[in-house]
This record gives sequence, C-alpha cells and structure tokens, in this order.
Amino acid sequence: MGLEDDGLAGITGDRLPDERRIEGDLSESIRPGGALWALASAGPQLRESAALAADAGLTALAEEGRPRAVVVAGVGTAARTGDILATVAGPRCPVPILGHRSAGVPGWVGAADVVIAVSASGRSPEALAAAEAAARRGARLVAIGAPDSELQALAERARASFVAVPRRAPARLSLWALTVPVLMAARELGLVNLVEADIAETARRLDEDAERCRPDADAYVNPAKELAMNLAGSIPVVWGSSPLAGVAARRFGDMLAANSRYPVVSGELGEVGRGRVGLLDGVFGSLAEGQTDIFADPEDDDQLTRLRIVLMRDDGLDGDDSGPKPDVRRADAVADLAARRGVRCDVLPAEGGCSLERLASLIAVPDFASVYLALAHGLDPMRVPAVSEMKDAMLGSE
Ligand SMILES: O=P(O)(O)OC[C@H]1O[C@@H](O)[C@@H](O)[C@@H](O)[C@@H]1O
Repeated sequence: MGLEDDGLAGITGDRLPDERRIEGDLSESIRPGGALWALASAGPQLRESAALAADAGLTALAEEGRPRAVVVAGVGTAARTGDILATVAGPRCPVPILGHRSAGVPGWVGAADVVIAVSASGRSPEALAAAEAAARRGARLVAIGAPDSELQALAERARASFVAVPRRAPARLSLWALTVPVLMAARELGLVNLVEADIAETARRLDEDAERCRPDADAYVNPAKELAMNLAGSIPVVWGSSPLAGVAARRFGDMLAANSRYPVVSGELGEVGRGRVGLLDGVFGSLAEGQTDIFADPEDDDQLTRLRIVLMRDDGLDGDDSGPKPDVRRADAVADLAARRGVRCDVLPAEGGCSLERLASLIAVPDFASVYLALAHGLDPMRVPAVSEMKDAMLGSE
C-alpha cells in the first residue's frame, strides 16, 4: 500500500485535542472489535488464557528440570511479555530470562535452554524463526499465538507445546491473553511463584479498572479520560520507580505511540536519573514553563509544547524481601525536581498484593488513556497506517 494522494496516507485526525470527542458517542470503539471493547476485555482475556494454558500440556516442560536459561522471542507486544516475565520472576530468579526481539535465537541457545516463542498473529517472522531455531538446536520449545497459524504448525512439527490464544484484537490490545501463558510456562519451570489467587485477583482488578474507565463515565470520575486530557498536547515522559513500574512505563510508551501517535520518553527512574532527567531543564521543560505567556489564550495554537511527567510509583510490597527494597526517595526526588520547575506531573501508584496485580494496576488505566487521547484527536486507535505500511514494506523486501 503506498501513500495516498492527499499525502497523509488516509489519516484523519485533528492536531488539537477536543474533550467533547470523548464525552460524546463512542459506539465505534465500544462495539465488539473496537479498541475500548478490547481493553474492557482484559480481565476475561486473562481468565480465558489461564484456562487455555492449563489445558495445553505445559507440565511436560518440567520433566527435564530447571533450564539453563529462558529466551522469550517475539516482537512488539509479544516481546513485552518477556519483560513482564522477567519482572514477575524478580531479581532472585535463579535462571536468566532474556527477551529476544530479532529473528532466530542467540548463538548460545542449546538443549539446556527453554525458548518461548510468542506471536499474536502466529506469523511474525521473528517468532517463527526463533521457534524453528529452537527446535533445530534441541531446546525445549513453547509456542504461544493464534490457533491454526504457521506458529502452531511449526510447534506441532517440533512436538512442542502450543497455547492457542484466540485472536480477537490487534496484538497490543491482547497483552494479557499473551502474557498469562508465558507466566504459566515459567511457573511449570519453577521460575515464578504465581498462585491461582494471584491470577484471580489480577483479573478482578482489570475488571474494576475497566469499569472505572468505561466510556460513559466522564472525566471527573474516569481516571483514564483525566489522564488523557492531562497529556493532551504535551510530550509525555513516563518514568517508573522500580523495574516493575519501568515495564509499565514502557508499555504506556508503546500504547501512546501506536494508539495516540504521541512521541514518548519512557524508562526506569534508576537509569533516568543519570541523564534523561536533564529533560526537565530543557526547551520543553523549565524553559517552556518559564516562558509561558500568561495572557495568551490557552486554546491558542502557538502555545509552547511542554513535557508532562507520568510517574509510575511502585513502593514495593510490605514484608516482601525477595529483592532489593524499592528506592522510594528517587520517586520523591523527581516529583520535587519537576514541581520546582513548574513541570506538571501525574503520579500513578502501584496497588495490589502480588507483582502481576501491581503491574496490572499500572497498565490498565494508561491503556485506556492512550485510546481516549487518540479519540480526543479524532484518530482511529485501531488503524495505524504507518505500522501496516511498514509491514507491507518489509514483506516486499523478504
Ligand atoms: O504478535 P505478532 O502478531 O507477532 O505481532 C508483533 C507486532 O507486530 C507489529 O508490527 C505490531 O503490529 C505490534 O503491535 C505487534 O505486537
């Protein structure tokens, strides 16, 4: 597909956000298959996927004992599931967990290792090549993706476990359906401590957040609409205060880029503090705040673009000694630095009794916010021409 004559590749949308667009008729996004519908299904996705994984014969994985390493192979959202596994397994995990985002597997992978190949469509060349390479090298293989896909055929040929995850929405809106089988495979290997109650509580939290973020709840009571409008027109800077919150921050970056088409800076505070926090002193930070014309019309097109910090704050679980204590001072310090420069900051605290639920508490509302922000600009969050054109371009070159 080439660029259309209007030079915008068929993109419609408005540079200026308008809150009225998210308070009006959202039937297109709520209908089955729509973006808000897909996000509202996060809890059911998680439960369904847990049941599918339980029936997929993953117990066979454990027969050969603990692996030397686990490689989670895939791209985009599929790759995020590897980051989630690493954070849920935690810093004391005895086995390295590596996300692999390019075709094939690293050169050292062999019979002592486990490869988890993930692809929502079941046809990303990266995941397929990883599954093939894993089988060739005699590594234990688990494949996760769409039923009746190339990935399933490959897993069957390799006599590997396959978890068939129904494809009801684009990959990025199927995060929970893809993540749970990855976690359950790692549980079989003794690498994560995830009990049924953790899965049930996480699903319940996703249900509750979907209810709070529902389209007919207006911005006063809807945290996702509020967050979307806070970010509207800004350059969002999303920082997580712990490795877990860092994964949620990067996920928000993925969603803001694909759904809302906003440029985002995201990362983990431990690293950010060594360089990126310098953004606060720059053109879009304190210089923009200090040079605001207080008499200018706030609706004015020429208003300066500003940073807006989203601080994902994870203070850890009380009594959890499974890793280093989260450094809460860092979160306080960055909030303070921002406040002193007039840079606005939204703080999202992690809640919940296990790491999966805490992660969900940092992902659910921002996921919805990314869709509301797209809709406020009149953008279709489901249709991302640049992504489709990239895929087409790459298919043409292979
Ligand atoms: O999970 P699969 O189907 O392999 O797709 C992997 C990735 O492909 C990209 O082009 C995007 O569409 C992402 O949203 C998606 O996560």
